[in-house]
Amino acid sequence: MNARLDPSLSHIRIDQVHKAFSTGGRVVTALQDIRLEIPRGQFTCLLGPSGCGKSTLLNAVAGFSLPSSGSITVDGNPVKGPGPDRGMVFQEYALFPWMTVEDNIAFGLHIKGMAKAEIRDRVGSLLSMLSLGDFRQRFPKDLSGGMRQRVAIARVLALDSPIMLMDEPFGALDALTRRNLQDELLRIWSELRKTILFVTHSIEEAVYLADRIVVMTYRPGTVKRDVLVEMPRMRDPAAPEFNLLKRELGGMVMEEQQRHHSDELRMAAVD
Ligand SMILES: Nc1ncnc2c1ncn2[C@@H]1O[C@H](COP(=O)(O)OP(=O)(O)OP(=O)(O)O)[C@@H](O)[C@H]1O
Repeated sequence: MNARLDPSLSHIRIDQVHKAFSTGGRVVTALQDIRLEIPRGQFTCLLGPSGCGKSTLLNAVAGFSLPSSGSITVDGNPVKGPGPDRGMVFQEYALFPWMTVEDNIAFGLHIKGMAKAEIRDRVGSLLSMLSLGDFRQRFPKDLSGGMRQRVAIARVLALDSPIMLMDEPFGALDALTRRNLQDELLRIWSELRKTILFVTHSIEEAVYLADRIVVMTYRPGTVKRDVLVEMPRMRDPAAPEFNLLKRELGGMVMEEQQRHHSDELRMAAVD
C-alpha cells in the first residue's frame, strides 16, 4: 500500500528536509529527512498527532519558514519565500474583519492590479461557486465559522494558485458543517484540479478526502507511512474498506500519540 510515484511528474518536491528549532536552550528537531514527490493535482493529507511537524512542513512549502537544510521546489523552482503559486488556508480564517465578504475575496486581486471588471467577474463566480451570493455584503463577524471558512477558501481560489496549502481548515467546525465543506472542497478540487496539501489530526477526514495520506512520526517528524488511497469518491465512511483503512491508520497515529505522551511525562519529570 506504500505510495510509489514518478518523480518526473512531481509538482512539489521535498528533498531531505530538516528543520530544527532552538527554544530555551533546547533544540527540537521538528522535521528530519522528509522526502516527498507530490504530483500535480494530487490531494495529499499530512496526518499525525500534535507536535509531529505537520504545520512546520506546510509552512516550509508555503515559504513562511524555510528548512534548516534540504530543499523544496515547485515545478523545479526553489521555494525561497511565499509566492503566488501557493495559496494558504488557515484554521482561523484570517479574514479582514473590516471588509465585507466580497471585498475580502477581491483583496488579493486589487493588490495584483487586476482590472475592476475582471475582479467583479471573478468574485461573482467565486461567490456562486461557494454559495456565498446572499452574504456578499456581510462582514466576517456576522458569519458562522463554516461561512467564514468558505470566504477564506474563495479568497485563496481568487488568486488562482495551482497549489492550495490547508492547515486544519475545518478543525474548528462542527461535524455537519465540516462534512459539507469537505464535500465542497472535493467538488472544487475535481473541477479546478488544484494540488492540495492538507494538514489534519482527523483520520476520518484524511480517508474521506485524500488521494494519498502521509503519516508522520512524533519528534523528530519523519514520514512513518505513505499511503495511496484508491477508493472511489464520494467515499462512504460506513463502508468496510473505509473502516479498515481508518483502523490501520489509527494504529499508526496512536503509536505516535503515545510517544508524544511519554515525551510530555519525561519533560514534566525533568522540569
Ligand atoms: N517556532 C517554533 N519554535 C520552537 N519550536 C517550534 C516552533 N514551531 C514548532 N515547534 C516545535 O516543532 C514541533 C512540530 O510542531 P508543529 O506545529 O509543526 O506540529 P504539528 O504536527 O503541526 O502539531 P499541531 O497539530 O499541534 O499543530 C513541535 O514539537 C513544536 O513544539
